[in-house]
Amino acid sequence: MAQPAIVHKANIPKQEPKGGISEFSTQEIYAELLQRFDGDPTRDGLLKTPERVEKAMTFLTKGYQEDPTKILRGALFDVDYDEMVIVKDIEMFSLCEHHMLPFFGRVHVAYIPNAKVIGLSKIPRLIEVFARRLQVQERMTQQIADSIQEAIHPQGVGVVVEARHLCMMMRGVEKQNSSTVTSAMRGVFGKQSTRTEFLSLVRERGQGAF
Ligand SMILES: Nc1nc2c(ncn2[C@@H]2O[C@H](COP(=O)(O)OP(=O)(O)OP(=O)(O)O)[C@@H](O)[C@H]2O)c(=O)[nH]1
Ligand SMILES: [Zn+2]
Repeated sequence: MAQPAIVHKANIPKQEPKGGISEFSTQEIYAELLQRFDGDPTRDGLLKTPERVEKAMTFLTKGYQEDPTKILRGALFDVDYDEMVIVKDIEMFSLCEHHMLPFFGRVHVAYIPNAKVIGLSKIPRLIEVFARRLQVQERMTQQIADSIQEAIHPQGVGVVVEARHLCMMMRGVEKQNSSTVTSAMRGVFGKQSTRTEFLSLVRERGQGAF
């Protein structure tokens, strides 16, 4: 039986990568995958799917093109404040690098300034830079903490990520209720009292002005 043209064209495993990039377009590769997993990439619902997936994957991995230092350096302010600043419950969506399935949850970031504060919106933007890549939760947590530490040399930084991994929910071990918590503590956040203050402020819910 004749193979669809795309299968001949995008026989991916046999291609020698040229500078790391195969000669096939991203859409050709996705069409090949649709052929393999669905069997009929020409049916109505799948016709534009390679194009849609390319757009989606370009968005979901856009963090590789972004420079965390540039984002933070753009909004640093000299402010005489040396208490803890916490931006918490920042939603995060990423892709696990093992299965390319989403993991998602919340990030809490705290730091104690050392003459400079960061524009608040830049903290969620920084998280986007590292979340929009193929990731493991532990590395992403550390990257967020380290980039703040390097950019403003605060007295310390703490980052906690709480996430659920679809690779553990919709396949594999199929556990629906577990979540993974990771943390990175730098500078004074290594001290028990600072860490405890951060974690207890993160745990406070539904209090204060809102
Ligand atoms: N530490 C860590 N592990 C992750 C993360 N995301 C996915 N994983 C794990 O990566 C591991 C990959 O294990 P493998 O045995 O190679 O893959 P697998 O056969 O698909 O494993 P199962 O998921 O157990 O079916 C799994 O245990 C996943 O749960 C993450 O962010 N951090
Ligand atoms: Zn996974």
